[in-house]
Amino acid sequence: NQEVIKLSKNPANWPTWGGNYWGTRYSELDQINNKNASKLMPAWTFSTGVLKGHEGGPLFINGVLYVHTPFPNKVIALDPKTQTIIWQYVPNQDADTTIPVMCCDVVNRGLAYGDGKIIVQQADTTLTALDAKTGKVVWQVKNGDPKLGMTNTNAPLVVKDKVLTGISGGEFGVRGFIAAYSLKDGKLVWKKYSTGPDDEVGLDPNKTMTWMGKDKGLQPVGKNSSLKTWEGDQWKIGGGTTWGWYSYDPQLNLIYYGSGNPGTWNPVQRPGDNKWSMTIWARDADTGVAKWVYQMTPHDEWDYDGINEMVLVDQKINGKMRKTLVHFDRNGFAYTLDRETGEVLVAEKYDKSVNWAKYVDMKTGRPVVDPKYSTEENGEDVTTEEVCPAALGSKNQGPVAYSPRTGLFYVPGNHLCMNYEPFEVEYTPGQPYVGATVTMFPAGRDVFTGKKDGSHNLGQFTAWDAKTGKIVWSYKEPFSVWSGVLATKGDIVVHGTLEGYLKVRDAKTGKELYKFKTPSGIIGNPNTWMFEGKQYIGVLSGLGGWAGIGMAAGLEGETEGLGAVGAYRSLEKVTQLGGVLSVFTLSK
Ligand SMILES: O=C(O)c1cc(C(=O)O)c2c(n1)C(=O)C(=O)c1cc(C(=O)O)[nH]c1-2
Repeated sequence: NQEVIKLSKNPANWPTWGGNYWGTRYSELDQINNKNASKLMPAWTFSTGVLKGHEGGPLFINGVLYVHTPFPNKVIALDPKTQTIIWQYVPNQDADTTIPVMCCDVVNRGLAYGDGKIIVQQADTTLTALDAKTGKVVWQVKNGDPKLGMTNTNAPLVVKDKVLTGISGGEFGVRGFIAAYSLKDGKLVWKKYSTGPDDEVGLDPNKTMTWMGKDKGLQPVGKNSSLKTWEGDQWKIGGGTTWGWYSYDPQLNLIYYGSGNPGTWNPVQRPGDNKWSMTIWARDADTGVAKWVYQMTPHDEWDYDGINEMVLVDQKINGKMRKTLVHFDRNGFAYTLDRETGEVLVAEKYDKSVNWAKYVDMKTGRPVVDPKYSTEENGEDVTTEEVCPAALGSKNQGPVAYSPRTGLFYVPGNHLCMNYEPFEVEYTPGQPYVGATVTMFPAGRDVFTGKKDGSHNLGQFTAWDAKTGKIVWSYKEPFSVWSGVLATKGDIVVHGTLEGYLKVRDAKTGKELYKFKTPSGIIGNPNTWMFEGKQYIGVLSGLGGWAGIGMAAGLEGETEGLGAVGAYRSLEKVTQLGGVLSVFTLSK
């Protein structure tokens, strides 16, 4: 979309979840920098009036701030000068049919903008386009059916004349898809599934490529590449949902995103590779047909959804400039691919405590699973102990940032392991289709060596070199870093913590330069913008998401919240629920 490209060229704006189409979350603003960050202070705050997990971050477009909330998914346009409400949209959604089928709190990852419209993907699957000036509904379309376990939490993305959105419900046997709706009137333009027949998945058996390791290289996927990897009709309830982030390369005209876990978490029940769950996708933006696919975790046995963001940057690898895609997967491996072809260049652990796979075999392109941690091999009703990472991954939904000045990626990390017991589960439409009991606990291992070190931290904040696949530095955080990251030309990186701190660090060393405790835990993304000559950083606080589900949903039992309640119990001592936008700037 030409307007989005134009907006993102002016660093005063923050027009997409990632600040731009490439998902770098990097800003050219440098008024706030590593020399003066200690002089930051809160400029103003704004309560959204909603509790529960506040993910995503504010958009700033042509002098107006657009803020969203978790269910009921309010959208608020704010005047940054007066800090007053220009308009407010409050959807009318049925809580009774929607909330019970949301897996991980009632979060929403934010808004999209294009051609004078603000787009919000409501939890009940209604995709809504609002007039950015007035907040009036321009069009609405139903993207799914909560009675079948479908909901939405993702931020949409406007690409050319279309709005991209996905679907949640991997824990309810939902068959994942990505859909493109007309930005003008909401009409469905194309819809492509993660599993099933070639035409419905948008695969060209001869032209869609997949990387099969250095020996075979890139090969066409061939006929029925998904169907062949499922038993019978299981692909119909096969998961591979698409609740993460979408990026776009306007030159290649390709959109990139990942698909989630295969349905049920019990691997014994679904033999095969379960394609194309757990996959990185590159699709033509106009037709939806896949140019290439790469499955990171074939036949997932641990719930390592592959939906984390895809960051598109050009990097010199082995002396050659490449158009790369960098992805930090839940499974603990960071992948650097050629985004034009889908060739995997680097696949290394970004937390060495990861043990489910020994390494990714670059000869075959597949992970080498350690049988000790194979929940399939150990079987149903048997607990596989100390699998690392835990199901919520070495990193969850909070998107990384990339600074072209340091050449580093900044990774908000988790540092937990789990015990995992698969059990048989029957599919009933609209009912949980999980099939595993999980407990999670601190990894207690060093990120650089993977050796046990008696540590108790649940989080890490790590700088990563994606050219070589190496950790540059890493700081322990008491709790998982569930927020996104911002990097700027001022050589700072900014992230939130579950206790509620906004932290500003030096981009080169990671040293803390500033921190401020906001009213609630931060799982949102700090964004930045410029208004009347001043740079601001804004972040939503509001504890929730999977990590904060205990407090957000009032759960008590150790294994409740799919294992998160026990792991994060001590959050109760450091924060409470909330819903506040905090805006920071330099003091005079
Ligand atoms: O399979 C799915 O459809 C699905 C959806 C969601 C979601 O929509 O929030 C999450 C997950 N899975 C999931 O596995 C997960 O770890 C997770 C964390 C969060 C969060 O917002 O904190 N959502 C989700």
